[in-house]
Amino acid sequence: MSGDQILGVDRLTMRFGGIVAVQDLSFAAERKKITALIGPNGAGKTTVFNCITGFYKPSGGTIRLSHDDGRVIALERLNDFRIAKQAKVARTFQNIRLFPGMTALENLMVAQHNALMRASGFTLLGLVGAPVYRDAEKRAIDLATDWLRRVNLLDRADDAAGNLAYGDQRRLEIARAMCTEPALLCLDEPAAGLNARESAALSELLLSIRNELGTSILLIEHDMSVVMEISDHIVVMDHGVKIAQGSPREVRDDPKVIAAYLGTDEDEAAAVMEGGS
Ligand SMILES: Nc1ncnc2c1ncn2[C@@H]1O[C@H](COP(=O)(O)OP(=O)(O)OP(=O)(O)O)[C@@H](O)[C@H]1O
Repeated sequence: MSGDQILGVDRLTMRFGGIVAVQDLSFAAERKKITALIGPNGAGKTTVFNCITGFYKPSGGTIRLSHDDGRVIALERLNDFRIAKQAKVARTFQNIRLFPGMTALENLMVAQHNALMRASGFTLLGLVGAPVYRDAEKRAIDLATDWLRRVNLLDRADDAAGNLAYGDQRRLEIARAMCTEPALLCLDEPAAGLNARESAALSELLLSIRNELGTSILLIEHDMSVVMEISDHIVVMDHGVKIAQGSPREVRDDPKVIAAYLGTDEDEAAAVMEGGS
C-alpha cells in the first residue's frame, strides 16, 4: 500500500451460496479524501461495506487499513467490534440506527462509551471517583457539544433523537460516528430521503469533515448531486465487479458507466450524466 492510501481492497470476493455479490474487486481509498462507491441497485456496494466493516467475512481477498503511524491492519481477519475499536473505522447505515428514546446529546455520549470505560479502568471506583475519569467525561461532553454545534443541533441537545426531523437524524448519525474519532468514516447512502436543501447541507458537512479534520471518507451514495460535488475519487460497480473509476468528470463521461445505469433505471442514468454539471 502506498503511504497516501488509508484503505486497500484487493481481489475482494463475497459469495452467498450460489450468488457472487462481489467478485475480484480491487480499489484504494486515499487518506484525507472522499471516495465514493456508486453503481446501480444490486451492484454489490453494501456488501463491500459489510466486508470492510466486519459484518461479513469475505469469501476471498484482503482489506488493509493503514494508520497514520504506519500500522497496517488486516480488516478481513477482525470482527465488527474490533474493526470499530482497533482499526477505528466508523460507519452509518442505510436505515437510521440512533437510539430514538435517548436525547441527541446522549446518543453522542454513548458513542464514546469505550473511551469512558477505558478511563474508568473498568472499575466502579474509577467511574465514581477517579480524576482521570472525570477528565475523560468532560472531554466526552466537550466533543459531543462540538459535534452538536457542527451539525447545527446544539439547540436540540436535550430532545429525543426520535423526535428530530429526518434530515437532522441523518446528520446526528454522522456526528455520532465522528465522536468515535475514526480514521475512516464509512457512510451508506447518507443522502437517502433528504430534500435538496438537506442534501446541500450534507455535502457541506462532509466537505468540512475532510477539509477541517482530515478524516478519510468512503461513501455509498445514489444522489449524484452529492457524489459529483464532493468526491475526490469514484469507484463504479456493476454486477459485483468494478467497471470504472476516476474523478467525477471521468466517471460521468465514461460510456461503460452510462451503459450500466441505462440498463437499469432511466432516472438514475440521467442523474449520472447530469450530476455535478
Ligand atoms: N446476505 C445476503 N444473502 C444473499 N444475497 C445477498 C446478501 N446480501 C446481498 N446479497 C445479494 O448481493 C447482491 C448485491 O447486493 P448489495 O446490497 O450489496 O447491492 P447494492 O449495490 O448495495 O444495492 P443497493 O444500491 O440497492 O443498496 C444482490 O444480488 C443481493 O441480493
